[in-house]
Amino acid sequence: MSDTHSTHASAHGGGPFIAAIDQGTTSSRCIVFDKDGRIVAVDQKEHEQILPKPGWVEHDAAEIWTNVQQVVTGALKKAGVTKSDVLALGITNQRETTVLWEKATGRPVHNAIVWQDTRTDTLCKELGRNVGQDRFRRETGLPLASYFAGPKIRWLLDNVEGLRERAERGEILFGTMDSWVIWNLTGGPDGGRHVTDVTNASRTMLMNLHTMAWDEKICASIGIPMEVLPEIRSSAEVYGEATGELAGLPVASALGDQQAALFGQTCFAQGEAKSTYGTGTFLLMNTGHEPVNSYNGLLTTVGYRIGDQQPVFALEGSIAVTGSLVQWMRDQMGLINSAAEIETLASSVEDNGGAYFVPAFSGLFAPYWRSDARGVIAGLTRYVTKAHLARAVLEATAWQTREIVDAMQKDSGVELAALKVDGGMTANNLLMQTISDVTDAPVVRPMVAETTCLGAAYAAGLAVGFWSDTDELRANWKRAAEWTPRMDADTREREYRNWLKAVERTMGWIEEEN
Ligand SMILES: Nc1ncnc2c1ncn2[C@@H]1O[C@H](COP(=O)(O)OP(=O)(O)O)[C@@H](O)[C@H]1O
Ligand SMILES: O=P(O)(O)OC[C@H](O)CO
Repeated sequence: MSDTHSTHASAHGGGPFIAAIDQGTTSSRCIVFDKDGRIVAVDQKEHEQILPKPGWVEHDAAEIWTNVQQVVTGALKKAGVTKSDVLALGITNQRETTVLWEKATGRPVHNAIVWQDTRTDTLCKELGRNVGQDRFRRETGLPLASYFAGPKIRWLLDNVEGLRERAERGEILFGTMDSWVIWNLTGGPDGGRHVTDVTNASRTMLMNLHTMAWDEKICASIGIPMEVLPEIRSSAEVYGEATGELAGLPVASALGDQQAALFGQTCFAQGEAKSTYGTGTFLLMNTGHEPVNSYNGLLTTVGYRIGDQQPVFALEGSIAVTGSLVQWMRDQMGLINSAAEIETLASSVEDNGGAYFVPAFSGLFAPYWRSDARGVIAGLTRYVTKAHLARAVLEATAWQTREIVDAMQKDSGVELAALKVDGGMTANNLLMQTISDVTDAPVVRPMVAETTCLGAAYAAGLAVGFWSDTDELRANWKRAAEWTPRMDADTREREYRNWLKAVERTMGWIEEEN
């Protein structure tokens, strides 16, 4: 457990407070915020990553629920407050990760299938052949890929004995982690609310972006009985009251973690964008009240919806591997001892020595969506040292960002004025400078780097009237650091061409199974 951010509530002039749960890929955390959006206390707990086969990633949803309860209790304790000092609880979560459970007992019927899991690749190819790629993109805003929840539900229904029949009888519930946590918080088998929010629903491949409702035809073509689906609600409203130790506390927001970061970064105006640099990287741009189609490999997704206001849409560029490449250099290669050391190593040389590293470890996400790609280090000569490779690792994140920014500008027609950043990798100054150099845009980091939890807290606070409107939230955003472009245009474009050549070499490595 980490308590590095823990400070006592009295330092913040007393309550009331808003608490937010971030149920993430590697850990669950709870943060208590004050009215200025400052952190009062944090509690966090990791859960097991279950890796049954290459490409498969699972979580134990029961373990996650236990951890969520512990971190909420832990954060309140560290803040020195009781539930009556907290006005509302917000939820944000790793998206797409899929769990099915028994309505009567609350027992998951299988481990949750995580967003990174590629087991539905073949199923997605089949759906592409039978139903057509375009139909899914047109109705749901998403390309057919193993990343999304719908095909994961289908896999579970096909592979857990008797499950489809039970699901059709209405005995089984589906949820992404927001639904799972809200259902359990609000009573579980004793009247728990089976709901999700529009942002999470927009990652299932089952919600029609134009109606904001489950799409019957799409559900039928993927083979999902609609009985399992939760009710789709807005991102900021009271879904119900918590029970048990937190009895009476309003559960008042849900947003997928990347949408929550967009909200926490106060990207409320059309054209504002943020990029979150964690295990993977997710760049989202607010595109206003109409969904914008992508012709350049981005996702069209829901940004947020506050109560009964009009929804706000976003374009998203998702990159599967960024911080996890740094972890790989540390854990699998042993070339560094800590994630932070990559900056020292990379700074010991002036450039990449001619090496380019494309980390297509689980295929390539945006803008390519190629599950047949695998990782490549190109341009190797005897001259290349581990320091050059460290540089190539950081540049990989920067070039992948550039590809997304280019696609974003083409799709939205908006020139990026600045990129607001957050996430663990933003501690790396060399990386932040390189991102500014290769995108030719200013990169800015706010004082509160925990924008994901902050976004969920903001949405919950709006729902219960703790904050009055988004203008009030905007005033809380304070710049902590800024990087401006220093690279000359010729170098930038030459290096970009080399990167694109390296990307080409990753494609088609895996031959289609079956
Ligand atoms: N100084 C650093 N330089 C580069 N990468 C870093 C640095 N510090 C942390 N990271 C990477 O950032 C990731 C953790 O960021 P975080 O935002 O906590 O991720 P997540 O929320 O996805 O778990 C890890 O993958 C780690 O390798
Ligand atoms: O939990 P994170 O921060 O790795 O985020 C995962 C994303 O929501 C996947 O779409």
